[in-house]
Amino acid sequence: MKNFDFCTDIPTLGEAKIISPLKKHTKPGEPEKRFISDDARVIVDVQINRLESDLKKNSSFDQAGPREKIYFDPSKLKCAIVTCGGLCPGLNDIIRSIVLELYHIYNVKTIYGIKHGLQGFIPDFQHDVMNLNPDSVSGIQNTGGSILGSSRGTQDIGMIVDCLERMTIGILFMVGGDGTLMASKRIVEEIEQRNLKISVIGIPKTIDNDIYLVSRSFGFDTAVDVATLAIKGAHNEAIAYPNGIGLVKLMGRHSGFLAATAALAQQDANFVLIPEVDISLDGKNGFLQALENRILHRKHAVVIVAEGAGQKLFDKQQKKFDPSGNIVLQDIGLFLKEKISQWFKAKNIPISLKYIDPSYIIRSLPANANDSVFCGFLGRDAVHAGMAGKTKLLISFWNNHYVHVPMDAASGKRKNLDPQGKLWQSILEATGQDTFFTD
Ligand SMILES: Nc1ncnc2c1ncn2[C@@H]1O[C@H](COP(=O)(O)OP(=O)(O)O)[C@@H](O)[C@H]1O
Ligand SMILES: O=P(O)(O)OC[C@H]1O[C@](O)(COP(=O)(O)O)[C@@H](O)[C@@H]1O
Ligand SMILES: [Mg+2]
Repeated sequence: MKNFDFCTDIPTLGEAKIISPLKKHTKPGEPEKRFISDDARVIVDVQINRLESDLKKNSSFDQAGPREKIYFDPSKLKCAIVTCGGLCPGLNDIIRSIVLELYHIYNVKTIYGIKHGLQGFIPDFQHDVMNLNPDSVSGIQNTGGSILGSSRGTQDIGMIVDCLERMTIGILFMVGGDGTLMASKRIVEEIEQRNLKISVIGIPKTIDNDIYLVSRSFGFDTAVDVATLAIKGAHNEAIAYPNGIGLVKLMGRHSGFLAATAALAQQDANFVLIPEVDISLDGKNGFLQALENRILHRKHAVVIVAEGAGQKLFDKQQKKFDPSGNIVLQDIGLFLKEKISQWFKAKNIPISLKYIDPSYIIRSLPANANDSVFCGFLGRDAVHAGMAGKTKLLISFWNNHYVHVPMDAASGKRKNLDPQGKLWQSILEATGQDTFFTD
């Protein structure tokens, strides 16, 4: 059993003394089932063995949801929302659900939208602030992207907190991925240093689904849905031509969750290449030989490659980083396209290779129905946590429950696909591909 070794306690800004406005939804005399007690916990690891020593190591998260007493006075509270990093289906659903919950349920009428990620806090960029209310978020769930825009690039943390102070913000909702989480943690630390009463609530966003202690991030389900269309197209192209090969590149900088899940959703793939499993191209046990065998045997093949796969295949070069500090990857899709063409040319085997890269289409579309529902839960629970005066936390879906994950526990780590786990083993069974393409 895995030993999750971290503190699951959530800091609070102070004692919650104000009766929640949600109270009016409960009939007098009826039990207060609506509210979540601070004692309600969700066990981190549900897989236990009989050893008592292991049981003792189990930790638990705060259950998310409305508290009977809240910390902030709604009539005086100002909130801000910011979306950072790569686009992801569902960003607008999250914004809308936070705004509607604050406005209608908690009666918070001052909600600002910070434009273009962290840049929006920095005066030099001169991005206007948006006033968010039910009118300005009406219908936004039907469009992709983020109405607030986004950006990459580190900004001065002191200047961000200066801006929060100037705007007298009480709760800041930060929607973003691993990078945003690092930034939020540093913002909270600066807030603590200055002894301010500002809550920072993170909502994990990424189509890569690789945030630590988050079972599923919003947008992932939609990304899998859309990726299946690309795989279907690749398969149709492959079977239409003699020795047809459909090669699909999917996003996934460090984790192959999208590539692997999409391959299982649309079972046309014969090879799935992910960052977590090394590949070798040449030699009798290499990927190219396996692909040749498949073509000779079945006359068509579909290959899915995650963008972070096979990075060791490239000549060592000076590492490059994007403005946020993320490593800029070599293009494995185009590289494979070239290598496959060269291999079959050298063998004098004619092929028809079609390369499909749907990356930016996938992440910029609106959320599907399932993700929209999910975003609604995440947004509402983010508001409940902030209103209760909790801070330095992420709203996460874990063991089928919505929970508060401390930023300290989740930041700086990443969730990876386990090559020994069920997902990857299912890929091996569904595709029949070898575990490792090594000599
Ligand atoms: N260690 C860090 N300290 C401060 N800001 C950071 C840090 N890491 C990332 N950021 C900032 O957080 C924002 C989002 O990060 P990024 O990696 O682009 O996207 P994501 O949050 O989706 O991973 C960017 O503006 C980035 O510069
Ligand atoms: O937006 P860019 O700079 O092209 O970066 C692409 C990367 O962004 C993502 O779409 C999302 O990454 P983040 O969630 O960390 O922002 C990755 O899948 C992909 O590797
Ligand atoms: Mg990231």
